Order: sequence, then structure tokens, then C-alpha cells
Amino acid sequence: MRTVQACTIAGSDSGGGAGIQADIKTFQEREVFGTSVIVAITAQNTKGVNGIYPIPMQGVQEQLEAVFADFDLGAVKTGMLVDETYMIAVANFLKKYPLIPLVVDPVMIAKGGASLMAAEAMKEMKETLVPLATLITPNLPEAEELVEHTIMSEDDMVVAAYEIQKMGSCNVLIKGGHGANQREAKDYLLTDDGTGYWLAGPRYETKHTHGTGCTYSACITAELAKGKSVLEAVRTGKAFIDAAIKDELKIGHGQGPTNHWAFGRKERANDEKN
Ligand SMILES: Nc1ncnc2c1ncn2[C@@H]1O[C@H](COP(=O)(O)OP(=O)(O)O)[C@@H](O)[C@H]1O
Ligand SMILES: Cc1ncc(COP(=O)(O)OP(=O)(O)O)c(N)n1
Repeated sequence: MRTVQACTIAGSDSGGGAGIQADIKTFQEREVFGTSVIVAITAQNTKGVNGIYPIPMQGVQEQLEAVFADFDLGAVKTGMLVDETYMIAVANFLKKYPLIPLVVDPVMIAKGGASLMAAEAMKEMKETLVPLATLITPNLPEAEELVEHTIMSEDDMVVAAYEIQKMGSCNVLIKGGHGANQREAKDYLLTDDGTGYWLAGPRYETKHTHGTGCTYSACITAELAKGKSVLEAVRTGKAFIDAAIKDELKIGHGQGPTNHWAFGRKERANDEKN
């Protein structure tokens, strides 16, 4: 049987809950062979980001070349890209692979408030990376930065999704984790044919949400790599992140990571029952 392969182009989180580490753990859980291009190393744990160390550009280019020259990638995702120089370099490289589905997670700020992307990089994000994306997955503050106005309601999320789609991303998923809805965690997906879908789950009372965005987009990438449609991939991603938040791991002393095993364990338990 063919082994499905995917790549994440992102930053390393020494705390293991977000970034490259979350992506590879998620790929593994979805039975996808994970490869990586590390753009920056962060000294990070559940309490915050203590340092950011970008990898020299040549190192990033060589990783890109090494991975793409050898692996049969079913899908690729981007995460923390640091600044406009990395954004442009990654976009220029990915332009050569228009047939590989690309998920862009426009990582800007960590939950603790640390900036993971230079403000000046927003212009390049919109002009170079967004038009290449099969799917872009901003959270609410990231979507507000992209559309340059506030998003206060569900109607605003729908309008913003159309605005982001006009920037060139075929499909847009606006995540509602930062929203005011205290009962539900509700995301909005606008697909390339103009159809909108709400994906809602219960909102859990937990501080263990470090890396939710990375994990969600990595699961979607893994499913796209298997040839699933964007809607199927996002539905699986939502179920994966719901289980990962619900079944929290009591790890670290701050905003802890999600449970990457939870969804697979639930699936295997159901298989055993049937
Ligand atoms: N407390 C929570 N309970 C349940 N789901 C949540 C919670 N917080 C976030 N989510 C969900 O996790 C996913 C990632 O959301 P979000 O927090 O908005 O992204 P990010 O991690 O990029 O900031 C979304 O599906 C969102 O609805
Ligand atoms: C190295 C690195 N990349 C991305 C993030 C942000 O991840 P995200 O999934 O948005 O989760 P939070 O940090 O918001 O909890 C990160 N922290 N580090």
C-alpha cells in the first residue's frame, strides 16, 4: 500500500504542543508520513515564548529542496514563517508545485501574546502566499488582520471569508475559538464553489488549548494528502481537534497542549465495538 506523505513548513516549538512538533504528531496519528522544513526555532513552553531563532535562509532553501526533490508529497502546510523574507522565499518555492494542495495557517501571534510574524509581513502574506493556498485557516484575530476590520458576529465571519477568498485562496476556514460564543466553538468554511458551512462543537472550559490551530490545520493537511475533499478534510480536522481539546493532557504549568492521541483512540475503540 502506498504511504501517504506530507510536509510542514513552520517553526519548532520546544514545548511540543504547537508548530512542527504538533504537525508531525498529528500527521503520525492520521497515518501520514511527515516531513518538515523548519523556518525558526522557538524556545517555548506552556508558559510562553522565550526566544525566536530564525534558521539562516540557505538552510531553509536547502530543506525545501531536499524534501521536495525526494518525497511524493500529497499535501503541504505552512505555519510560522517569521517575516517577509521567508514568506517570499517559501511562496516562490511553492509556486513550482501548483498541483500539491497547500494549507496556509497564517500564524501571527501565540496564545500567550508573543508575536510569531513581523507586522510588515502581512502585505507579502496577502500578495504572495494567500493566492497559492488551497485553504487558508485564520483564527479571528488573524482574519481581522487580513481583512483590516473587526469581526464581531457570525455574519461578519461570513463577510470576512468572502473577502479573504477574493484575495486568492480557493477555500477559507475562519476558526471561531477566540469568539464570544461561550457555548460553542464555531468555525466557518467557505468552499471554492461559494458554499458556506458552519462547523460547531461544544466549547470546553479548559486552559489546554496551546497549538489548537497548528493541530487542526495539520489534520486537514493529512486528509487532503490522502485525496479527501476540502469539506471532508475540515470535518475530520474539527472532530480531531474537538477530541484533542476535550480529552486534555495535564502537562506543563501554563496553557497546556492538546491531546493528539484522543481522536485515534476514540476511533479504535469504536472499531473494536463494531
Ligand atoms: N475551548 C475550546 N473548546 C472547544 N473547541 C475550541 C476551544 N478553543 C478553540 N476551539 C476550536 O479549536 C480550533 C482552533 O481554534 P482557534 O483557537 O480559533 O485557533 P488558533 O489556535 O489558531 O488560535 C477551532 O476549531 C476552534 O473552534
Ligand atoms: C512554533 C510555533 N508555531 C505556531 C504557534 C502558534 O500555534 P497555534 O496553533 O496558533 O496555537 P497557540 O500558540 O495560539 O496556542 C506557536 N505557538 N509556535
